[in-house]
Amino acid sequence: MNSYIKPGDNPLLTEERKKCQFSTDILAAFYHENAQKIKRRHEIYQYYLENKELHDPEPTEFMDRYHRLENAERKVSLLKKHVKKAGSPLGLHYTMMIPTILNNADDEQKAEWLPKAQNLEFIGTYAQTELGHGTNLRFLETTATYDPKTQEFILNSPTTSAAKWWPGNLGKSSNRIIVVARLISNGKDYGPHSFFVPIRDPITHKSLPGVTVGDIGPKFGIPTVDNGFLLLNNVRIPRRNMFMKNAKLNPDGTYISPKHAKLAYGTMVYVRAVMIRTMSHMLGLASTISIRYSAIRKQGEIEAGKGEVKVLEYQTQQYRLLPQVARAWAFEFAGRYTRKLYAQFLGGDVDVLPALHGVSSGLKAVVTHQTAQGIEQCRMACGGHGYSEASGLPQLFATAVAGCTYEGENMVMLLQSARQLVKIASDVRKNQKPTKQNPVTDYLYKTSAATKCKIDQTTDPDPSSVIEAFEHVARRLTFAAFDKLEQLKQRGISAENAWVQCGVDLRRAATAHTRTFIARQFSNGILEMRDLPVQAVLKDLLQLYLFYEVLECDGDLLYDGYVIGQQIEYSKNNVYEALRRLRPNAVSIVDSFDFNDRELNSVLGRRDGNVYENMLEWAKSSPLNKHDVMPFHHKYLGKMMEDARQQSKL
Ligand SMILES: CCCCC/C=C\C/C=C\C/C=C\CCC(=O)SCCNC(=O)CCNC(=O)[C@H](O)C(C)(C)COP(=O)(O)OP(=O)(O)OC[C@H]1O[C@@H](n2cnc3c(N)ncnc32)[C@H](O)[C@@H]1OP(=O)(O)O
Ligand SMILES: Cc1cc2nc3c(=O)[nH]c(=O)nc-3n(C[C@H](O)[C@H](O)[C@H](O)COP(=O)(O)OP(=O)(O)OC[C@H]3O[C@@H](n4cnc5c(N)ncnc54)[C@H](O)[C@@H]3O)c2cc1C
Repeated sequence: MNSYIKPGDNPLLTEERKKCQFSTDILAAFYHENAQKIKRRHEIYQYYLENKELHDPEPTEFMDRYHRLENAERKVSLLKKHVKKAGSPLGLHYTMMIPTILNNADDEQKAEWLPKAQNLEFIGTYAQTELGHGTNLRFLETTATYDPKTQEFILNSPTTSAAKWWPGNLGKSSNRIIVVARLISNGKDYGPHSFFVPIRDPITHKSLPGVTVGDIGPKFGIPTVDNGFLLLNNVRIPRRNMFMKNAKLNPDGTYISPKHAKLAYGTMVYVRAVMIRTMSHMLGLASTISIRYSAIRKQGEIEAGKGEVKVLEYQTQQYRLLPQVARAWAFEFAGRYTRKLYAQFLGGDVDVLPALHGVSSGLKAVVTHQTAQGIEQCRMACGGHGYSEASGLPQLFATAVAGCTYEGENMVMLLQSARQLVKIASDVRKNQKPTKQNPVTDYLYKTSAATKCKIDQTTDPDPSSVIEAFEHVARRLTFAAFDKLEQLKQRGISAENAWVQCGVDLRRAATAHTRTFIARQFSNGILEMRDLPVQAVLKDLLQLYLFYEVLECDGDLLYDGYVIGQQIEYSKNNVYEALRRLRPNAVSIVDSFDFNDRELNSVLGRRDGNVYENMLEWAKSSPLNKHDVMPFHHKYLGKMMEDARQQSKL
C-alpha cells in the first residue's frame, strides 16, 4: 500500500513502510487536492532529476549570499525555459506583483502589464514597507504628487525613514515594481495607493535616474531573497501608472474613490490567504524529515539487553512530532476555506472582504506562529543532527518564522481579527441578529449549551464536543474583552486607549476564535474522504489535533468549570491513544505529504533513509575540507602553540 519502498532503502525505513495500513497515494492526492496534481509534481521532479543544469553545483549551505543569489538567478533563468513557476528571485513577482495586477489594475492596465509579467519580460516586487513604517500604512511617507500639466506623478522619498525597506527581490532582481505611496493631487493627500514604477533600465538593468536601490544585507534567513531598500528622488511616471481598478485619478487631477476603502489592501489579504498552504507545506516538510529520521535513529535500550530502539518508539518523541503532522493537515483544510473566500472576492464579491480580512488575519497569525514552533520542535527532536544545516531544518525554520512578521506582524493581525469579534459582541449585547450568515462567527451569537462539556473517555470521541468547548472559550474571552472595553470607556477612558489597555485580552480572544475556526475546518474537511482506511488515519490525526489543542488551552476550559479535571485527564488519554494508533503508520503518513528530496533538501529526511553515509559525504563536501591544514593555521593557532611551547621551555 506504500509506493515509496525502493531497493537500496534503509531497511529500518522499509520495515516501517511495510506496516502501512492505508493507500499513501489516496492520502497524498487528498492533501494536494487531487491525483492530477500528484502526477504533475512527479513529472516536475523527474524532469529536475534528468536536467542536471537545474541542480546546485554544491550544497547551497556552503555558499555565501553572493553565490547563493547567483545560483538562484541561474536556476530561475533556466526555469523560464523549463517550467512556468520559478524560485526565490521571483518569489515576490508571483506572490505579490501578479496578484496586485490582477487585483488592482483596470482592464487596460491588465492587458498591458499582465502578459508581460506572466511571460517574465520584467521582474517585480511589492514595495510598501518603509524604514520607518511597516504596520501603520496610514503613516507611510513616500509621496506620488500629481502634475496635471504633464499628467504625471512625481515620486519622492521625503525622509530617510521613507526609504522603502524589506521588499523581497527589490535589491538586485526587480526592474518594474509596485510602489505604495501617498497620492497627492490638487493639494489633497488621499493616502496610500499603488503605482507601477520602473526602477531599472530593462536592457542594462542599471538603476534609473532618481532611483537609489540596493540590498538590505544579511537576515535571519531566506538568504536567496535580495530584500532591498529604495529611495526615490523626483521620479516621474505617467498618470496611467497608478493602479486604477478601484480608486481613479482623472487627467485634471480629480480623484474618484474606490467602492470599498480597503480594496487597495487586497494583495495583502491574498498573500495571507494563500500563505496558509505554504505554512502547512513547511510543517509537513519538517515532520517528514524528523519522523523519517526518528524511524532510522536508534538510541538507547528500553529493556536492557534487548538492543537499542528507534527514537520514534519513545512516547515523548511521538508527542513532539505527530501533533505537527496533525497541524499541517489542519492548516491545509483551514487554508482551503480562505482561498475559496478570496476567489469569491476576486470574482467581484466585494462584500466578502471584511469577513475575509477577519478570518485571514487571525489565521495567518496563529498558523505562522504554530508552524514556526512546530518546525523548531521537529528540529530539536532530531538531536545534534537537527542542528546541522544538513538536516534542512534550521533554514526551514528561518524561512517559516519570517511569516510571523511579513504580511502583517502577528500581534497586529490578531488585533485586526479582534476588531471583528468586538463588533459582534456589541451586536449581541444589543440583541442584534447577524446581518448575514457567516459560518466563521455565527457561534458568537449563541450561548453555551446548558449541559456541561461532553468530553469523555472513548476510543471514538465526537469532534463536536471539542469544537463546542473551543467555541465556549472563544465566546467567553470575546465577551470578557468586550465588557472590559465598555467598563474602561464608562470610566471616561477613550475608546482608543481602552483598546490598547485590553490588547492582551483581545489577542487571547482572537487566538481562541482562530483555534475554533481551524478545528471546525479540519473536522469538516475529512468528511469528504470515502476510502475507509485513509479515513481512519485522518480521524486519528483529527483526534490528535483536537485533544492536543484541548491540552494547550486547558486552563481556559477549567476556568469557569465548563470542563472538570477528569475531562482533561480523558483528553490526555485520548492524545496518547491517538499517538498509539498513529505510530505504525507514522512514516507512511509523512510519505503521503509527497515531498521529494529536492523539496526536503535534507540528509535526515531523504526518502531512502540512508542518513549516516550521506551525512559523511555532505560534511566532506564542505569547502573547509579541501584543506587538511587550513592555509592560515600556522599564522595564528600554529604560531600561538609554538610560542606557548617555547615559553614553557624557559
Ligand atoms: C506566500 C509566500 C510564502 C513564501 C515563503 C518564502 C519566502 C518569503 C518571502 C517574502 C514574503 C512574501 C510576502 C511578504 C510581503 C509583505 O510583507 S507586504 C507588506 C505587508 N504589510 C502589512 O501587512 C501591513 C500591515 N498593516 C495593515 O494591514 C494595516 O495598517 C492595518 C493594521 C490593517 C491597519 O490599517 P488601517 O487602515 O489603519 O485600518 P484600521 O485598523 O483603522 O481598520 C479600519 C477598518 O479597515 C478594515 N481593514 C483593515 N485592513 C483591511 C483589509 N486588508 N481588508 C479589509 N478590511 C480591512 C478593518 O477591519 C477596519 O474595519 P472596521 O469595520 O472599522 O473594524
Ligand atoms: C522576510 C521578510 C520579507 C518581507 N517582504 C516584504 C515585501 O515584499 N514587501 C513589503 O512591503 N514589506 C515586506 N516585509 C516587511 C513586513 O511586511 C513588515 O516588517 C511587517 O509588516 C511589520 O512591520 P514593521 O517591520 O514595521 O514592524 P512594526 O509595525 O514596527 O512592529 C514592531 C512591533 O510593534 C508592534 N505594533 C505595531 N503596531 C501596533 C499596534 N497598532 N498595536 C499593537 N502592537 C503594534 C508589533 O506587533 C511589533 O511587536 C518583509 C519583512 C520580512 C521580515
